[in-house]
Amino acid sequence: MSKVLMIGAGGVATVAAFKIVQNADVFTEFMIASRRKAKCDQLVKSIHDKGYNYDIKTAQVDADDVEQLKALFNDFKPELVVNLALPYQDLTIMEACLACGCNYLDTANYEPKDEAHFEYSWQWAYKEKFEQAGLTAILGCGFDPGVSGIYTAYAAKHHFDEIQYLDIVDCNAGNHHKAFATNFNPEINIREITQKGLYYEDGKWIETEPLAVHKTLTYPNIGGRESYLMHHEELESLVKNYPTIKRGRFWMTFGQQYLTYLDCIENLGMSRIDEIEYEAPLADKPEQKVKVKIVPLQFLKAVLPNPQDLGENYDGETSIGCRIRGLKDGKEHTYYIYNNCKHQEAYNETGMQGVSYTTGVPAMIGTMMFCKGLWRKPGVWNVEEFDPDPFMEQLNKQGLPWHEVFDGDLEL
Ligand SMILES: NC(=O)c1ccc[n+]([C@@H]2O[C@H](COP(=O)([O-])OP(=O)(O)OC[C@H]3O[C@@H](n4cnc5c(N)ncnc54)[C@H](O)[C@@H]3O)[C@@H](O)[C@H]2O)c1
Ligand SMILES: N[C@@H](CCCCN[C@@H](CCC(=O)O)C(=O)O)C(=O)O
Repeated sequence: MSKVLMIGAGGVATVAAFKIVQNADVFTEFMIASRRKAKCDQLVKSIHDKGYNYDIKTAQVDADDVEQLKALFNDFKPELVVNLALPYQDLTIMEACLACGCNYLDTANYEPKDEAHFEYSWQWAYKEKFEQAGLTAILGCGFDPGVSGIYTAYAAKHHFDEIQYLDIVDCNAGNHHKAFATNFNPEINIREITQKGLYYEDGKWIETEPLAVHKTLTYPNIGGRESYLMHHEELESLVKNYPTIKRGRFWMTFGQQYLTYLDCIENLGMSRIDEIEYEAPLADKPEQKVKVKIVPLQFLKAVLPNPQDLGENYDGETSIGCRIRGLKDGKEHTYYIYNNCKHQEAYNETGMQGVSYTTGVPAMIGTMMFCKGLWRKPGVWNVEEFDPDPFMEQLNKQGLPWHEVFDGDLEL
């Protein structure tokens, strides 16, 4: 049996749904539930319009509400719940999974709505409860986190006795031809990027000012791009699971235009996540004003382009990988493993751009790993704690092929 319930119907969920129906031999029953059922139905229609004749159920659920989730889980009885909603919903969905005997998978770690801060402690705290219930929870199964951890596990298994230096490098060299847009949920993305930087060195976490540390790195088929040191969640689990790591860092590229807009957004107060009072006209009596509370960043999301609509005119590609230095048989070696993904190819296949594609495909592969019984063990786990080999094999088959460079210059 492989009965899967996916929560969310956004960009990442759209790609994962396409990939699930392309692997219909593995997934026997599939339901998509989100805050608005109409959005789920629209997604199913887009899948049927592409010629996939697969029966998909849909439902409405508010994933902030554990009771609503429990009612849905008890009704559909999924074996695995795939959380592709927002990081705010991780804990409510995990709670409902425990209450209803469902396994769990997500792509981003929990974040409280009122604090732009992400860390695994909230979800790791569920380890014992999942163990006792005999249920598996797979955390962070997108690209980064996700494939970045699986690449590291693969390197540790096949190429190193000791990983000492790990740099995760994430480049989006695509152009969507908009003045400013984010590639996934703008609220989550802007919260992430405007945080202080953080990296790990010699057993300590070192904080930097936001985007203050940067250097030019060369990406395959792309060339040199300015890359900024950021905090990214997978570093937290990777340095714990690979204690030989002396230094772990994460780099993401940004163009100057993007940074100029980001600076304006922050200076105008539009990245604020606290509530402000606003006098708004009543919908049916515009001459009358009513005081409402709004969160500026949520308002900004409403006026920015929807990341799901960027695909059509998007050109260029992403390049995400791990640059590793360490020891094998007493000798120092370097290793670079990466994937390049073209936005247009992602769009032609799924209607979504490359950033949604690079996240949705690994989410489906993790779902497949669970359903095939290859990644199952009671508890709460990060992806690098499972066997990377069957996942790596699927990356090559499912549209995200990987490439390796041995003993090259890592530039880091
Ligand atoms: N690991 C990675 O590489 C990576 C990269 C990009 C995005 N992500 C994560 O993927 C997830 C989805 O991103 P996206 O770009 O598709 O976002 P999106 O905003 O396009 O989609 C989110 C979906 O969740 C639904 N949703 C939100 N709140 C809900 C609630 N309370 N109840 C039910 N449904 C709710 C929305 O209606 C929407 O359909 C996010 O958690 C994001 O952080 C991970
Ligand atoms: N995998 C990433 C996806 C975000 C890519 C962000 N880069 C920016 C750069 C935009 C630009 O420089 O024009 C983007 O929005 O693509 C993640 O985990 O967060």
